[in-house]
Amino acid sequence: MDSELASKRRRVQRSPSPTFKYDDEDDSYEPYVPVAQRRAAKLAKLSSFGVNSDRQKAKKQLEELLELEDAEREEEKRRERARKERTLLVEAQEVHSRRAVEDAKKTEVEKAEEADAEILAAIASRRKLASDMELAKGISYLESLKTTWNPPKYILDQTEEHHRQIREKYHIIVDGEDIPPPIEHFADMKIPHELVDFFKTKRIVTPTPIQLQGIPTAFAGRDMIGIAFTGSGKTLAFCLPLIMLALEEEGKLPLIRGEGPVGVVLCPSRELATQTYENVLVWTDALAKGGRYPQLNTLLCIGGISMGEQSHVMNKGMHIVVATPGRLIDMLEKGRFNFKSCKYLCMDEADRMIDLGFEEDVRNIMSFFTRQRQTLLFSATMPRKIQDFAQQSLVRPVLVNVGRAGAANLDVLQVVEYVKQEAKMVYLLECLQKTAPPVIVFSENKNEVDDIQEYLLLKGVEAVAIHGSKTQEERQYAIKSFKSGAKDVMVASGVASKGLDFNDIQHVIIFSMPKEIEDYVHQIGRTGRSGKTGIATTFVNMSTPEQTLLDLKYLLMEAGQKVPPFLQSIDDPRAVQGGSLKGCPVCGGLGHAISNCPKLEDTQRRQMASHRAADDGGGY
Ligand SMILES: Nc1ncnc2c1ncn2[C@@H]1O[C@H](COP(=O)(O)OP(=O)(O)OP(=O)(O)O)[C@@H](O)[C@H]1O
Repeated sequence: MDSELASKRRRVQRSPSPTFKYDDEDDSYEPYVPVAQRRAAKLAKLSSFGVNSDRQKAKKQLEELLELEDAEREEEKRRERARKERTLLVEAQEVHSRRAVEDAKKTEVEKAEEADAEILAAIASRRKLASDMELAKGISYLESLKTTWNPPKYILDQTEEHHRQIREKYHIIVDGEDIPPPIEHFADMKIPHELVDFFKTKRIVTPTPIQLQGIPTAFAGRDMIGIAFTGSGKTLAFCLPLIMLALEEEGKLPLIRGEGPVGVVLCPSRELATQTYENVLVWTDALAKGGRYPQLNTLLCIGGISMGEQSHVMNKGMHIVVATPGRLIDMLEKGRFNFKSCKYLCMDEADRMIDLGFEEDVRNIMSFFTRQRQTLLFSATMPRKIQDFAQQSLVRPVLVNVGRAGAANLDVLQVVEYVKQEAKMVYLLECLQKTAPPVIVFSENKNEVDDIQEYLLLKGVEAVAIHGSKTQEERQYAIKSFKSGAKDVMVASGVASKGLDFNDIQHVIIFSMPKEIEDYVHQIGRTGRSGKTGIATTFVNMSTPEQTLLDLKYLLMEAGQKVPPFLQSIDDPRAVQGGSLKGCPVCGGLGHAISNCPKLEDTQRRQMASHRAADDGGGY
């Protein structure tokens, strides 16, 4: 027991005496007597018992002393803690009130812009568009693919200023390093005359702006993003370079069974893939007809058709594949063909391919490439978010942009009418009188598409219908009979609109306005193609979201179209606050900021739906 006491004493003596700082801000301060001082007092008291005092008494006194010291130390610690906590609390309150003052200084617009930037940063963190193998191995190419093509010498000799003037003349905006020169005539592009002559028979005489800059860019082997109005000839701009590449490969060493393809074109819907395939067939046939060039083989690879019917193509060397993602992945996984000699990947309606559910499919497809490829992305709409994302995924990309991405085709006369829900069907009949056929009627809802067709048939109008729940035969029948002119009206769900090129559509009637303005741009774009003019009539009413109406209002203003009074009266909250009216980087809509973007909201829902439809061959 004695030795225990001794050690306790040693402990007590070794303890440093607490230093005390007076805190004059602390109202709860109580005068404090330092431990050393108290201990001295205690010891003085203890010593008054005398040396002969009872040992037990002394021991008790000493224990009391030690207890007292312990309690004092605890109290000191508590005070220290309280002091620190108070300081943190005060600091937090100060920061908070500083922020409140700063926030109060910010306008609503600045706050909204900050919120938008945060959302944009969050979605910008998506994975690069490259195959998993490339990502895993950290493979990234620094140089574009080399090709043997060169512009004619007289064009090479022209100054950069001259090229700039040509671009300016055609409203072409470019971005990138060492951009190939624009070429204003097909004859100067070093295309076989068989093709140039054939184009003439189809009234394709001079290249459109996207073609005159896009074709030389693709011929030079450059990755590119091509953005141009609906109906401006993008299909030719990305198919012609692939045809020339295939021709060159075939010329070097003819492909035999099991070899190829040299390049692939990906489309988001079966109908668009079929249309592109038919174009490629016509152009490659025209090329071979002259007898100077070999016949190139093209495969259509989409869901809903029997691939067996094309065994004659697959039994030969295959040059070009036009595909929807689901069926293409299926064929590659089954080893029906491979991408060992594939050098060219083009995505049509690329923003849809990347944005709305096919992103993983695209990565999967890329993983089948075993060598560097040339990658091209084309669309009429390409919001900044997709452009940025695509640009970081391509090799020294060239951006070729004709007009604002997402702007409406100026050859379409846009009419917007306020029509009550219950009056729409009757008014539709009236609208059909405005022009001669063919007319396309769009609705966002499959049931409504069926209802409209039924109503029109009842009224004696020759109408066909197309939407995602129709069988492949029904879809093909609808397109064929409408294209051939056997049917006057095609009623379609919105998704059927992308990229389809029907002859001379006179009038597009949008029965229900799509929430996303990009869809509207694609839908009205079925008319006013290849330099012809057309009309688009759109029904809106109370059920159309105000934000969609604002997007529409700005789009009409941008295109110099008449803005009806009910649209004019809608105020933009951003304009009222004096904020910037930049387009939404997610959907390109001009009437809202990213935080109110309807597309952002819908993306997840659509992605899930498209995953469910993945084995549907990538159709809509
Ligand atoms: N240089 C040209 N001169 C005249 N017509 C052309 C030219 N190039 C293509 N065309 C025609 O223009 C029409 C529209 O072309 P295409 O379908 O390629 O447009 P697009 O830009 O892909 O449209 P969308 O964005 O709607 O898919 C086609 O019928 C095509 O034959």
